Amino acid sequence: MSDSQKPKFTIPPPDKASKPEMLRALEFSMGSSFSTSPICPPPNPLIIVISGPSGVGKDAVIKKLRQVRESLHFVVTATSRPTREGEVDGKDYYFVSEEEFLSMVERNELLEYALLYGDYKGIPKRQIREFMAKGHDIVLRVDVQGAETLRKILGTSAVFIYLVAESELELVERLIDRKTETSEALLVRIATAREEVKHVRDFDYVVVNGEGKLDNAVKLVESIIDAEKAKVQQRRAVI
Ligand SMILES: Nc1ncnc2c1ncn2[C@@H]1O[C@H](COP(=O)(O)OP(=O)(O)OP(=O)(O)O)[C@@H](O)[C@H]1O
Repeated sequence: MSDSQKPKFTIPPPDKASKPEMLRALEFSMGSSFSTSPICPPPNPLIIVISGPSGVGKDAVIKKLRQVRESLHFVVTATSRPTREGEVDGKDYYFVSEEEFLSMVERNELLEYALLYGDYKGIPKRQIREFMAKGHDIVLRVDVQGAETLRKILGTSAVFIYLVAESELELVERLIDRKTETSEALLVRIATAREEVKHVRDFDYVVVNGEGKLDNAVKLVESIIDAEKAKVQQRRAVI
């Protein structure tokens, strides 16, 4: 049967037909039924690296982000440093002895590790694999040195966010107020922060954590995550 011989099927005017009738008529005209499958596949699990100088507010931002984004998995870092007041083992960090830490390194269980201010800190790989397999986005909290190592390992497969204070003075005041460092340790942290700010170019995003404006910083981090999830060319991290 040629096209001209095919029975003509007219689509009723929308105000004259019910929605099911309209759908049936449109499907008939298109030659196939309308698919209910999602037009875009679900976004890949994302690895978000949050970094910045000591005292800028990485923990504070992450604590807040944890409250507003329950679907994120915040990797618990292993550390050989002593527990600070109020910190909980397995929640804030995995507090391990130096010997235990070094045996984790030997067993290749850490994605990245570093000796920082006399203490070891490292990221356990297993946690990342487990949660990514379940479709969770992963948040890693690392110092600037750690972020640089992660960039070498993960390249552009992860998103790197650099937190900054509004000014150097503000950062120093925050460190003084925290009262967790000796005067010597304070000096080391401040000198390191001065060097580290030069590395901001190696990151994908910079977020200002201004004094008293923690909520703004958290909102911006959330927006970055949302935008990354909407990217056409998705990052694909493999650990
Ligand atoms: N936007 C903000 N305004 C005021 N104070 C803040 C803000 N963000 C964080 N702080 C405070 O600054 C201090 C340092 O923050 P935090 O411990 O989160 O820094 P950090 O980057 O995790 O430091 P470190 O790398 O040394 O662990 C804390 O006392 C925290 O409560």
